[in-house]
Amino acid sequence: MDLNGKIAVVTGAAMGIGKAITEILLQNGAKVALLDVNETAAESLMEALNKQYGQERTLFLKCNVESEEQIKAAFQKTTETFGGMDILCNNAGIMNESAWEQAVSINLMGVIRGTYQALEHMSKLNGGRGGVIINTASMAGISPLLSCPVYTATKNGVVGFTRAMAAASTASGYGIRVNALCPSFVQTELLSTITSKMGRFSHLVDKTEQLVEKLGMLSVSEVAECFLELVTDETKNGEALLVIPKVKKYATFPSV
Ligand SMILES: NC(=O)c1ccc[n+]([C@@H]2O[C@H](COP(=O)([O-])OP(=O)(O)OC[C@H]3O[C@@H](n4cnc5c(N)ncnc54)[C@H](O)[C@@H]3O)[C@@H](O)[C@H]2O)c1
Ligand SMILES: CC/C=C\C[C@H](O)/C=C/C=C\C=C\C=C\[C@@H](O)[C@@H](O)C/C=C\CCC(=O)O
Repeated sequence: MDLNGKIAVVTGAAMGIGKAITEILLQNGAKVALLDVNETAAESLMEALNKQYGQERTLFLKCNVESEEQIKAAFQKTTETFGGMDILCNNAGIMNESAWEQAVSINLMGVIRGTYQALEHMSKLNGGRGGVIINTASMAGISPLLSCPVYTATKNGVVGFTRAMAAASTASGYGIRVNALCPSFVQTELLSTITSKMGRFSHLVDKTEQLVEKLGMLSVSEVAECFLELVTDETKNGEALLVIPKVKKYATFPSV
C-alpha cells in the first residue's frame, strides 16, 4: 500500500508511540487526524508538525476513546476535512491496575469502538475505499505480564479481536486488513510511570523492573517502523507482530 495521499486517523497521537506513528505516516505522504485527550501535548506537537509538513496535512481533534459519540464525531470531521479514511491506528492505551475498569474501557473497548465506527467510513460495503486498521496491543497480549493482569487481559483481548475482525472482514468483503502491533517495553511516559500504577500488584515492581532490564527497551521509532510494515504490506492480515529489541517476529497460534 502506497501511503502517499492516504488519510489516516491515530488515537493517542499526542505522545509516545502514537506520536511516532503519526510522524512516520506524515514522512510517507499521508494526511493524519490526531485524536487525543491531552490538548496541551497535542497543541505543541501540532505546532511542530505544521511547520514541518504544512497545515493542510494534519488535524487535531480532542477525542476520548471511552466515548463512542466523540469517536463518531472525530471520524466524521476527518472524512469531511480530508475526503475519506484509509487507515486507522487504535493506539490510545493506559496501564493502571488500580483504575482497571477504565483500562478495560480504553485499551479494549476503545479499540472495538474505534473499529466499529471506522467500518462506517472505510468498509467497501458502506461505500468506503477499504484500507487497513492497526491496533496497538503489546507483547503482554501474547505473553503474560505478571504485575499487570488486567493490562494483560486487555491486550490479549485486542489480539483476539484483531484476528477475528480480520477473518470477518475477509469473509464479508469489507476490503479492510486488520493487524496488531505487539511491542515489548518502549521508552514512553506510560513505562516511566508504572511503579505508581500497579495497585494490588505493587509488590511486583522489582520483578517487573528486572524483566525490563532483561528484555531491554525499544525506542518509539523502532515501533513505528514495524507499524509501517503492517500498514504497507498488503499480504498482512490478522497478524500480531511481536517487536522486542533486535527481534521482529509474527506470532503463531495453535490451530485447532
Ligand atoms: N510503552 C510501552 O512499553 C508499551 C509497550 C507495548 C504497547 N504499548 C501500548 O502502546 C500504546 C501507546 O502507549 P505509549 O507508551 O505511547 O503511552 P503514552 O502514555 O506515552 O501515550 C499515550 C497517549 O494516549 C493518550 N490517551 C490516553 N487515554 C486516552 C483516551 N481515553 N482517549 C484518547 N487518548 C488517550 C494520552 O493522552 C497519550 O497521548 C498503548 O496502547 C500501550 O498500551 C506501550
Ligand atoms: C508494566 C507495563 C509496562 C509496559 C506495558 C507494555 O505493553 C509492555 C509489555 C511488555 C512485555 C511483557 C512481557 C511478558 C513476558 C513474560 O510473559 C515472559 O514470557 C518473559 C520472557 C522472557 C524474559 C526473559 C527471561 O526471563 O529470560
